[in-house]
Amino acid sequence: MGDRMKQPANQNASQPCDEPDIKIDDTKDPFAFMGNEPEKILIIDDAKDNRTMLSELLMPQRKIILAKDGAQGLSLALKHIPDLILLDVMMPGISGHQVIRSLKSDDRTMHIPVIFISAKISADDEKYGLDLGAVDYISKPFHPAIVKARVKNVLREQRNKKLLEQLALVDSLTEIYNRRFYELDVRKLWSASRREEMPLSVALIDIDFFKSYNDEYGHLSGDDALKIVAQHIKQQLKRPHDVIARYGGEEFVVLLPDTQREDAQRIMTEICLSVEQLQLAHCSSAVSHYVTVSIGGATITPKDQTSHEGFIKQVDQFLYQAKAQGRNRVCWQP
Ligand SMILES: Nc1nc2c(ncn2[C@@H]2O[C@H](COP(=O)(O)OP(=O)(O)OP(=O)(O)O)[C@@H](O)[C@H]2O)c(=O)[nH]1
Repeated sequence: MGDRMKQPANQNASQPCDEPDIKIDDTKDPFAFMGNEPEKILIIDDAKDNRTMLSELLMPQRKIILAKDGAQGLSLALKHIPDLILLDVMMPGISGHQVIRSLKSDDRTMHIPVIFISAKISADDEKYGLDLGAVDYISKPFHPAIVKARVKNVLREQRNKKLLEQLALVDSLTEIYNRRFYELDVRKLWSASRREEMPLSVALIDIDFFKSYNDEYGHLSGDDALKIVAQHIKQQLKRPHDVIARYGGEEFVVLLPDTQREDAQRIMTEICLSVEQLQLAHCSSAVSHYVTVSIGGATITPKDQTSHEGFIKQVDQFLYQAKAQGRNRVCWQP
């Protein structure tokens, strides 16, 4: 609270520093990271006419996948992980009821909403379908406008749900992933690296003398600096599975799966240099005229007896060393 109340440096003649030379580009869509892929709908129906009619009805701006029976439907559901499945009940071989049971018992497909489209239209049939986990039930012969409206409703709900899930994993200030995402991702990467016997490199990055930065330029300028540094580091990470997350206040964590020690150390050294080259004025830093970072890191190929919690503590010790040795540098596990 106290920090936030301070005047920006340029409004206080007694301050020795200039206004921080930071500009945030507010014209960019802050949630562009969420992507804008066309929605995918899987239609499982043994009647070709139904498949054709439904796909023509739902096609514009969506990706439609067609399956002519339950077995094909299940394999296409796994392959494409659609946003919605339209499912016929009475089909030769695997029935619609069996299909939905399989979908709901598999971790990879249980979240996909299913709408039954069926000629079995009694209240008992409908209740049974909904009890099996369907989100809606449309009777055949169907009315095109009703199908369109119900599909639209389910897709909207699905999109809102996804959006909320993603927002819960993103840090609102810096717009990179948050600590919660890190906790989930590191578990996954740790198991995958152990299984595949591949190296996992982890780095902790801390902004130097950030308390002085806040004191000098004000807390809001501090927020801007945090965002710029976070986004800058994110842009330096080139591979799709590399991740940066906000680990705590002015501290970030970087996960580099399948990355050897030498490569990780080189990447993080480049990042350290490039943050200083951003030339964000930091006149009260004892190591540079600009904002700098200290980085600690280590690489491991996890074994059964090691834990990611223990490993991150080691990484923290290398960050501590980087601070103790003068800041604005990388200390990597030898
Ligand atoms: N503006 C801003 N400041 C933050 C935020 N989160 C943490 N901080 C500040 O970051 C500062 C961290 O201070 P210290 O832990 O003393 O570290 P430091 O001043 O960077 O010193 P060294 O790490 O030793 O170089 C504190 O003053 C926090 O208030 C944030 O979201 N916004």
